[in-house]
Amino acid sequence: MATFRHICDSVAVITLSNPPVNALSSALIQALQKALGEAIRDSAVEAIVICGDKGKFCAGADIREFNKPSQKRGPHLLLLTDLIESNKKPVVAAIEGVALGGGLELALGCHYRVAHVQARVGLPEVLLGILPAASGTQRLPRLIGIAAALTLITTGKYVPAREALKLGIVDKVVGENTVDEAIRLAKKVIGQPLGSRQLSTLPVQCPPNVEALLAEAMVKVKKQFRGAQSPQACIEAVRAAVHLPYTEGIKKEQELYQFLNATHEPRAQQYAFFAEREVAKWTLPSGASWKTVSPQPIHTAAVIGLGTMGRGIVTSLAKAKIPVVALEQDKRQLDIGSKAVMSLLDREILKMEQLGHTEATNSLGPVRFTLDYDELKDVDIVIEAVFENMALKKDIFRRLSVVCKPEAFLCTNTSGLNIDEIASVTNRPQMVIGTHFFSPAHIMKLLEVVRGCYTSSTTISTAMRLAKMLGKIGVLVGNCPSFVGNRLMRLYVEQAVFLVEEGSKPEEIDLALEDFGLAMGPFRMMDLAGLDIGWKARTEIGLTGPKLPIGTPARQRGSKRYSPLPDILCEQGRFGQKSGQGWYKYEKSGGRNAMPDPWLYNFLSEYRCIHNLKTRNITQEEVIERCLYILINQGFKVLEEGIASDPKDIDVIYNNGYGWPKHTGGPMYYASLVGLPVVLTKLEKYYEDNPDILDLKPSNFLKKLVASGTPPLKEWRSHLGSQSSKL
Ligand SMILES: CC/C=C\C=C\CC(=O)SCCNC(=O)CCNC(=O)[C@H](O)C(C)(C)COP(=O)(O)OP(=O)(O)OC[C@H]1O[C@@H](n2cnc3c(N)ncnc32)[C@H](O)[C@@H]1OP(=O)(O)O
Repeated sequence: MATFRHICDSVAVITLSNPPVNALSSALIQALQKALGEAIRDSAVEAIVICGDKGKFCAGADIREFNKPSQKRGPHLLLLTDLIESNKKPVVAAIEGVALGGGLELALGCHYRVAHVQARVGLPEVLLGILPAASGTQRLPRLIGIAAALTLITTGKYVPAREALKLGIVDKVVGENTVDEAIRLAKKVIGQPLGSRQLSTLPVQCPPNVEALLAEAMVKVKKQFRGAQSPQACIEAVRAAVHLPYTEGIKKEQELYQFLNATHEPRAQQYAFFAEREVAKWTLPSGASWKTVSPQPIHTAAVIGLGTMGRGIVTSLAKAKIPVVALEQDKRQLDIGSKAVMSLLDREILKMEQLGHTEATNSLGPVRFTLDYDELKDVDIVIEAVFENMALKKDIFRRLSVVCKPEAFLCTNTSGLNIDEIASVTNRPQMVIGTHFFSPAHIMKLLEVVRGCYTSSTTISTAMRLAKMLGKIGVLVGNCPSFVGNRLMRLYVEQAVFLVEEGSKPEEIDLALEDFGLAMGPFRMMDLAGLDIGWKARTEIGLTGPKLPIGTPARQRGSKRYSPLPDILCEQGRFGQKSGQGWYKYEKSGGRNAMPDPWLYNFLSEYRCIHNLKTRNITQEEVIERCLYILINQGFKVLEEGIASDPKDIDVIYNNGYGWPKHTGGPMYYASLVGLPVVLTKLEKYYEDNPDILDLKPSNFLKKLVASGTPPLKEWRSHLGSQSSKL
């Protein structure tokens, strides 16, 4: 666990060992305490080096132990950091891989820190709904100042070694032999005074405007992490470092930690953390799984279409060092697309250089631009990313069947088209799979991997592996219109529009949902994405426009309520940000500043008059419940139909693709927090009030769970019974 061995010249090396990331389990902390005690007592030892086994210093507390009663967690790391710091023998941390959370706090207790150039350090506790409670909020500001400490602690950002050196977090960065260098340093400083290296004894260097700095940070986190308490608690803890002596600051740190721990946030965030890792462990009803099916190697790739999505996908592949052939249909599109890709790649190089990479240009895979399909003949995988038109996609896949080598996998980047229909035109339907990227594709972490009825398990395994290679979270889902993410999103957005018909203003709805924590309310989101996209899709399927049968009631399609509001806005040329007006008005076409539009108020009054709609006061509570519960209800339907195999999958999709606040765990976790009986009762009520909104009708699976006594979320899956899984 934590082994201690003598090295020549009286330096003891203590190695943390708890695979895979040397997390500080209670057993490891106990072993570390024992090893430290031995080294301190041993008169032959004059200095100590702490390092991590297998090239990883320490990823912090063992998150799996967070739910254990605290008395079983063993001696607190905080005491150990004090023990190390007050020790007369110098202690050096040799940081390889990562020093995160408690791992960095341990290193801050040491007198010196040597880091490998590829190491990263950080205090990501805020992302787990807690704060660094083993003195991190008190020692780090003393080491690097208030401003830098606030940024690190409130964002949870991982800092690469060179940046850590500039900030003063580490004393030295080395290209190799980190432990040897730490030993050298330890020997050198034997006998030297350690006062200035004991961070807890140092004063906090405060700029004169420190209160303004703290206030500014508070405004920022309240906006960025709406509804979350841990970022605010982090700032309060740093404020304590400013105003209180170290020991008092520590008391405040503990108090705030206890406060956070009593909220639901840590459990929700930790659930989200593990869910992101669990989704990689896919299993099919056939028994094939991530463990049993090997992916095929991907050495080269091609992307078809260099629109916004295609450019992001090419950049993403290049960042993963996969050589890419990028194909467009004509010279003009190729020129525009290739310039845009080159500029994205330049930005990536700049970012890497700013992080201290000396050979940033060489760390991207090469990109070749072409008009010639023949250049695709040797690639291992093709990702088609043209616009959402089934006929066009089928044409391309027919062509790929002929051109590509038989072993090549064929992916379609679609946000909802039928994968089976596309696969059926190819000579290898078993090697066709949906890869739904999110925009911007080189930044967004989520990849919905859509399995069609023909898709083989090797194709799934390869696509999931590709997600990992791209640094993305791949979530395997079944094939149905709009898959999981957009299927749920459509109902949420539709509900928001119905609420506007009933009397809400777009900005009121946006505010309610943004206060809940969503990154962007539905109307701002529609304006950003472009209202014309949905309009075009609805026109194509005859929900509006010339294909709509004459005599169709304006606000009804079949037996369902329909709102023509977004269609009318588009007919008026209001497409959102791109046209300078949509649900909001903007300073100019392409402007980003959403301002409430008096024109819209007049228009809505007339609209309500024409359609005989009585307006009423709608509470924030109703906005949140109707918009979110209809989405959650659809989540239960998706589970019932076997389109997603586990509530975790839906939560990961929403947390990483749709700006859902992670501190609530995701929509399905949130439903479990609210309580399924509450969600069910509310849905029943709203459905009774709005019988023409059929999707408010509670799903059978939700009813079944409530009837079975509301089991915890991790057991929902076992209540699905003989679902006809699409996975
Ligand atoms: C003891 C009390 C005293 C002090 C308390 C301090 C508070 C904390 O320290 S909170 C923890 C802070 N640390 C983190 O948040 C780190 C989280 N981990 C990561 O960011 C990454 O996992 C990584 C360390 C950078 C490694 O990334 P990668 O190489 O991409 O691998 P992963 O798939 O993410 O992880 C591999 C494997 O390790 C498990 N794991 C990672 N970190 C922890 C952890 N801190 N505790 C327990 N387990 C951890 C992760 O779940 C994966 O497990 P699998 O079973 O293989 O899925």
